[in-house]
Amino acid sequence: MPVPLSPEEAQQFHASDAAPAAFLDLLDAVSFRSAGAALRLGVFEELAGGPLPVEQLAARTGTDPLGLRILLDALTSFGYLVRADDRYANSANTSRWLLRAVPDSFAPVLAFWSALLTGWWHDLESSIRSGTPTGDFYAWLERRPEVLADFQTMLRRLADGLRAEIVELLPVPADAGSLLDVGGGHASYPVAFLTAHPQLRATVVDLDGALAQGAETIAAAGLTDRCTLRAGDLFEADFGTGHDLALLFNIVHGYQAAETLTLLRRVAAALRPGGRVALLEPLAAAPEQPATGPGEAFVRMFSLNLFHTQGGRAYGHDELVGLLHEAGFTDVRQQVLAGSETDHLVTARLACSSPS
Ligand SMILES: C[S@@+](CC[C@H](N)C(=O)[O-])C[C@H]1O[C@@H](n2cnc3c(N)ncnc32)[C@H](O)[C@@H]1O
Repeated sequence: MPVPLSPEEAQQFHASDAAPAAFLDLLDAVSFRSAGAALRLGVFEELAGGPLPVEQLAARTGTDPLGLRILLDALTSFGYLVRADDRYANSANTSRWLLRAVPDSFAPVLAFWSALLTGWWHDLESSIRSGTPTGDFYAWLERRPEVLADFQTMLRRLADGLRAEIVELLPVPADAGSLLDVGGGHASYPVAFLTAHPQLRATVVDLDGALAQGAETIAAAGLTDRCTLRAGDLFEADFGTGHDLALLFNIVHGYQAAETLTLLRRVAAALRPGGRVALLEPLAAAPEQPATGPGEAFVRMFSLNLFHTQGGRAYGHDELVGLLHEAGFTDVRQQVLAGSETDHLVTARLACSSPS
């Protein structure tokens, strides 16, 4: 948690530059790292039932009592815990956001980013020097089932929160019969579209592991007979043809422009003339409601992470429009979603005759 500052301290660090603000970064980095350790050790979950003395908590979490006490004292100073009479308890903010059973728990998000920043960002300089990512993000995830589960939970929750608005914003003509979801793994979006439009069928393309979760989502919604799951690489898999609408949600930011153009052309080839593509992306620059404050900082951090771990980045609006035009799309529109500070929906129509 950000280290709490008195008005005098804020004046020193931020307003007058009398003290190095980087010292606060150092403390916040340790706070973030300590919270990730507490999550993985089960500290917050064990304290969900009420305050505990350190010896009891150490026995329950299988940790060294002295090491745990030092960690708990650090977490107390950062605001994750409170301490009274030698017992430690979750702070109100920790109880509200970091317990796994809370419906909109932040725990999967914190756990995912903690694993990524502590496990991979150690060599950030290498990708900045070389211009290439220092690993394969999805292979890295596959080797870490717990991190992969947190990643998928985070994505599915985001999708569950945005899908009603997106279905509302993307009208589907009454005669439209086919939806393509490119990299739609968890299948939350196709389920929303198929539920809203009973005439529609869907094809979801993704890697095998991601589709396992999608198959469960689709079966739970009773939509198995209207949805085809196609396992394969997005640059090689058969997308089919004649689709009315293609979703490309949170995909192109994993790639640089040349690969994005290839993907957009593959999508164009899979659509009927006049069909539409919809992209969901955090944009680095956008004419309508650009992100500010923490939203802006998140997009910049996200873009850096994409470059380092996938070789991608957050696109600017104009660049994306240029790539869509190059791939044969017209009538590009962009809007930020009411349900998100940073996610933009960008839609475009396939020109009836594509460029050669
Ligand atoms: C960031 S997630 C987005 C998921 C979903 N579209 C959404 O917006 O919530 C990217 C998805 O693309 C899939 N993916 C990434 N690279 C892929 C590749 N080369 N071939 C197939 N699927 C890929 C991942 O498995 C993952 O499900």
